[in-house]
Formats: sequence, C-alpha cells, structure tokens
Amino acid sequence: MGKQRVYELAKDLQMTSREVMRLMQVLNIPVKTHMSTLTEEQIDKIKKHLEKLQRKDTGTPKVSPAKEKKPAKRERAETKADKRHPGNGKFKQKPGIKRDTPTADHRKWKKEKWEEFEDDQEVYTRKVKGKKTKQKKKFAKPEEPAERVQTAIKKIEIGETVVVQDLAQKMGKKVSEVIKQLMNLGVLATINQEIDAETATLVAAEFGIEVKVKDTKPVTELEDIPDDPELLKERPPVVTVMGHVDHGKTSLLDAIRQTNVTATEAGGITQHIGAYQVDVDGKKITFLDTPGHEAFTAMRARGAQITDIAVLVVAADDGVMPQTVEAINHAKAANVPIIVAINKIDKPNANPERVKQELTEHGLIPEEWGGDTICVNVSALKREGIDNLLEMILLVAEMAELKANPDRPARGVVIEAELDKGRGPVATMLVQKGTLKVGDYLVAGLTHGRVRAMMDHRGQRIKKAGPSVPVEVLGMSDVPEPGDIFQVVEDEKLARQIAENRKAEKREEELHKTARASLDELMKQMKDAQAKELNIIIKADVHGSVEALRQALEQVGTEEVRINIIHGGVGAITETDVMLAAASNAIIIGFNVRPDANARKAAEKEKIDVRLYRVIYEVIDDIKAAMSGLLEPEIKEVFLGRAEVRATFKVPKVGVVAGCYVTEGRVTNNANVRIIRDGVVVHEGKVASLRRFKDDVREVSQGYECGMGIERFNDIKEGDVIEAYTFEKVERQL
Ligand SMILES: Nc1nc2c(ncn2[C@@H]2O[C@H](COP(=O)(O)OP(=O)(O)OP(=O)(O)O)[C@@H](O)[C@H]2O)c(=O)[nH]1
Repeated sequence: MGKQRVYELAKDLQMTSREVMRLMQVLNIPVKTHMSTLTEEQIDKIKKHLEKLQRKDTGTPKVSPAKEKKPAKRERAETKADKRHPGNGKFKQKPGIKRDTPTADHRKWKKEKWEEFEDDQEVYTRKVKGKKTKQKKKFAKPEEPAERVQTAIKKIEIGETVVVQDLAQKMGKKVSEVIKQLMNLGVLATINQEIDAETATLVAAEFGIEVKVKDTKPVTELEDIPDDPELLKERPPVVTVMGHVDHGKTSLLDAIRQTNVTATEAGGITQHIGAYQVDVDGKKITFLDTPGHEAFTAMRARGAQITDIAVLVVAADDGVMPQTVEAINHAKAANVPIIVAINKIDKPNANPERVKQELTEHGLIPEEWGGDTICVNVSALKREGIDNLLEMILLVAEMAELKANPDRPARGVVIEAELDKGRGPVATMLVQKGTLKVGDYLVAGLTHGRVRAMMDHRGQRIKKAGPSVPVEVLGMSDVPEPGDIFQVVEDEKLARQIAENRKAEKREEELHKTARASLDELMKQMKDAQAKELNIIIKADVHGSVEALRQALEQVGTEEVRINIIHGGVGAITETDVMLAAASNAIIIGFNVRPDANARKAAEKEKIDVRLYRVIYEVIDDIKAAMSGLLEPEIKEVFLGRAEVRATFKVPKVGVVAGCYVTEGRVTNNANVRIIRDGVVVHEGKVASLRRFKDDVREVSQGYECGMGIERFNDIKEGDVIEAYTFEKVERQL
C-alpha cells in the first residue's frame, strides 16, 4: 500500500471523495481537496476506523450476511429503533459468519447513513471506548452518538479582533488550518496574534462558517455582582454628622475621635483623612469627617450612598433651626436612620426637652415619647454622653444588620481627593464591599490606577482594607472626584480602558445634554415606569408661602401620582437644594425667590428643573398640567446675565438709575429683569435704559460697568442684584 490521493482511496473504498474527506475531518487528518495526497499512515488510520465502524455496526465480529442484516429502507423507516438500530436484536445475526470486508450492501447502508448525517449537517466523531453494547447503542442513535460529540459549527461570534488560537477554537478547527487559510489570504499570523474581524470573517467563510461581530460597545460600567448572602459578614456602620451651623458638629466629631484615641496615639496622628474609625468595645464605627448634609447629599447626587446612620446635632440652647430641618429632610430623602445628639447640655440655658418638642414637629418623635427616634444628651465640649451616643449608634447599626462580603475585589466610594505635590493624586476611599489591597488595579470615576500604597486614618501604612474601612490611596492616574465609585478590576489594561471609555462617554454626553429632572422628563419617566411619586423641593420668601404651597400641592396629588414635598424652606435656592434635588430626582419650585449663582450653576450642571413662580395658582396649574400630561408648549426663561448695583443716581425726568457692574453673562437693553434683594425678588420688569459713559448701548458684558434704568421702578438700592433674562419657546416634550 503506497501513498494515495483522496479520490483514489475513495474509489477503493467505494465511497465518494466527499465521504472520505468528512471522515478525515473526523479523524483530524488535515485535508485540502480530494486531490490531496494521503500518507500510508493516514490511509491506514481511515481504514481502521472504517473497520471499527463496521464492527460497531454489527455489534460483534460475528455477523450475519449483510443482506439479511440490512433491512430494506422502507422497513428501516418503520420504527425509530429499527431505523437507528440496524444491528439490534430484530435482525438476528447468524453466528459463525465473519464479516471482514465490507459487503456491497453494507457499503450502501453506510452511504445512506452518511447521507442521513449529512442531511443533519452534522459530523459525528465516534470514539470506540467502553462496552460494546453501549457502543452499539450509541452508533445506532445518531442523536447521541458517542462520548465526544462535535457538532459542526456554522456560526461563531467574535469581537472586533480575535486571537488566531481563539478563532480556531471557536470554529472547532486546528490552529494550523486557520494559519494556512490566513496565508492563503496573504496574512502571516502566529498562533497568538490578533486578527481583525474582517480577516477572521474571510477565514471562517473558507470553512463555511458565518461570523457575527459582537457589538463591542465600550465598557464604561462595571457590573456590581451581588454577593451570595452566605458570604456576607457584619461590617461597621458608616456615620455622618449633620446639623445647623455652630451647633457643634465639628466639636462632636473631635470629641468622638479623642475619646477613642489612646494616649500614645494622640501624638501619633500625623495624617488626617476624610474619615476615621473608632473602636467601641471591640466594635468599630466609621465616621465621615466632612460634617454637614451638603457633602452627604452631594455624594448621593453622584450616586454614592455611603452613610448608614446620620447623627443630627442640635444645640440644646438653640433648638431646631433651618439647617436642622434641612438635615432632617436630607436624611429622610436618603432613607437613613437619624440619631439625635442634643449637644451643649452643659450650657446653663440648655433645654433638651424643648429640642425634643421641636423635633416632633418635623416627624422625629423621641423614643421616650413613644416614637422611634433615639435622642442622646451630649456635651462635645465636656466630653459628656459620648459613650452613650456611640452605644446607640452600634445599637441602630445592629438593627440595620449591616453586612458586606469581604472576600471579593473591593468596591467603594471616593470621599475626597487632591493632588499632592510630592505624592501625586491622593484619594481617601471608603471600601464598601470586598477588600482593597496594595497592588490592586482600580477605576474610580474617570480615573484609573494601581494601589501603590495605603494609609489608614492614623496615617499608618496598611496592606489591605475591608468593608467600611476608610483609607488613603496613592497611585491613581489622576485626581478622582468625591462621590466617584471605585472598583477593583483584574488588570491595568481594563482599568485604563474603562476610564478612557468613560471620558469619551462624558464628552459625548456633554454634547447631548438633556434635562435630568425637568418636570416634563419626570412625568415622562413616570408614564414609562409607572412611577408614582413626584418629588418637589419648595423654597419661598416666607414661611407662610412654603406651607401654603405644601398644602396646595399635596392636594393636587392623585392616587396615580403622589406629590412628595421632600423639603421646604425659606430663602434663596441654594446649591444644597439643587444637590438634594439631584439626589432625589426632584424638581425645585422657587416662590418669590431665586437661585443664587452657585445654585444656578449647579442646576445647569446637574440638569435640575428649577421653576420660579410668583403666583401660587400658576404653580398648581403647571403641576396639574404636567400630571395630566397636558403641559402646554412652554415659554422658557433664558438667563442672560447678572449685574450688581454699586451706586444709584437720581436723574431728573428719568428717575433712579443704577450704576451697575455686570458680574456674569450680559445685560441687553431689551431684557427682562428681576431685582433681587437678599435672595428675594423685589421687582420684576424690563430694562428702560442701558448706558455706558452716556452712550446708549445694546448690551454690556461681564466685567463692564454700566448705568441701568428699570421701567417703572425707582426703589433700586445699592447691593441689589439685577438678573437679566429673555424668553424662548420650547416645544412640549410629553
Ligand atoms: N458649651 C458648649 N459649647 C460647645 C459644645 N459643642 C460645641 N460648642 C461650641 O459651639 C461652637 C460651634 O461648634 P462647632 O463644632 O464649630 O460647630 P459646627 O456645627 O461644626 O459649626 P459649623 O462647622 O460652622 O457648621 C464652638 O465655639 C464650640 O466650642 C458643647 O457641648 N458645649
């Protein structure tokens, strides 16, 4: 037996070349065409395989004459078993008749079998192993033919590039075959080389395989895989201290830190980071060191909910004040339990009972009065009541069953970050789940990096940090922003890629800014998601207006859409209000008040709908209209600029003219204006005259002085702010 070409062998075996080629494929003999030459060894392998098949066919070397054994086609088709089991008991084999060479009938049967397989368009690999009876069955049943079933692959999916080896594997081909095909296409590639999707598609087509190129949208979000509840372990609570100005937030944080610091450590605190941990009888509590609800809500607006418990500081000599109320509302909006620390009880005029009374007016009913708000009397100054407060924090934490899985790649939040001249970007991070280790690769917002070194709140180097542990991290590529979520990823490449993708996405977003919480948008969201609550923040000039609006709006609410006034307060709309709106997906209603400059900028950035009114029924009408989805095409106000009144002059026949300095944007001679005094609108009207050095001008830009007269308004005063605006028609979005 010498070398033979495929078609010659096929002839010898009374098979078609195609059949032989298929068989060779099964036997992993590389074939190109039916003209390919086969080595003796290969021929031998094929023949042996055929023999095995025949033996399997009959189930035993002793076979009956093929004619008897092989049933007529019609007969075979009669039952499934018959069809698939030509060698089963039904066609008893006559003992003693050896079947060494294939008979013509057998060949015919085999051919039919192949055709059946081909019809199925599947290639089966049969390995002869195990018991004979088993083999027999297996061969007899093409649906489950053998231990190793290799289905002919018709379609594969790849990314924009694919490594040669992976492509071969996906196609179920040998790498050498793939490389050969690549060479035919004029591409020289090694096993580990990446080829593009186009080339891969051409190669695959040579094998009759279709390629689908996966939609490779750049990865920007990392899925936060939920943890198996079994793996969760108790973690320390994370606490934020809130309260009115000067009620003692900072003093309390200091008092807590110091009651817990041992004498030796006291001098050793070199590093001060945005959070610290204290140890209370073996249990830890993490305190965020940036007091105030502003920071708390700003973080939340960025999607980072890190606080488990809010400690509300109320000075016993001062009682509930506007920012106390704000803090309460911010904590409530975030669904964070509140513990009240009634501070300054050392003061002679301290009146804790009055504080409790006032708290009830804001929905916080002290425990001793039958409610569920824990109130603790403390003196931050005299370090009194601190232990009790800490104990209560642990109690609330226990009730909340705070848990996290420490054994996973870390994920958490950036608390603060800065660029240090010597050390590069330095970020304080709070680990929320998993354990952050030195050497970990991570992404945080738009930045990425590798943990070069970690310091705990005492400034001591540590190698790892588990859930609720605040750490200072060195090694970020850039300065992340407070509130950025950080996540550990497997390698640097991925970390960098995600950060880059996010940057690109952000640039894209900036180009297509859409309102996040415009009233229209919120209503649309409600419609889509069947959401049932419209969150509103009310700011007004006087307390009476806040209450009047609150009541009126709450009545507007229907069963389908509940109106939720998450905060109401007196005074200008501040950045904090905007942050609360951003964090709670709320709109802001300003009644006779305006946003201050920071608030306006923040609202623009956060895309918060700030709606300003001077008449109550207009507020109600708008909300009603929005709720019923009938918002009329809107005339939208467009901010032009702001000017400060620096002096006033009486001009005969004209009236009072304000000497102004344009602090922002521009003012035009036909603009509408609002005169704002201490955050409150005192007049609305139009510009009557606009002059620079005695010349009438059309507009004056930021940084320039001008004289401005206001139509029918002479009560302008030094220090007033003039806000200029025009109107623009906006199509209704619903
Ligand atoms: N008598 C007395 N004074 C206190 C106590 N706690 C704080 N103070 C004083 O109250 C003032 C304000 O305290 P801070 O801790 O700065 O208050 P804060 O709430 O952090 O203030 P802001 O950061 O401005 O919002 C300081 O003069 C403190 O010394 C206390 O328990 N008793």
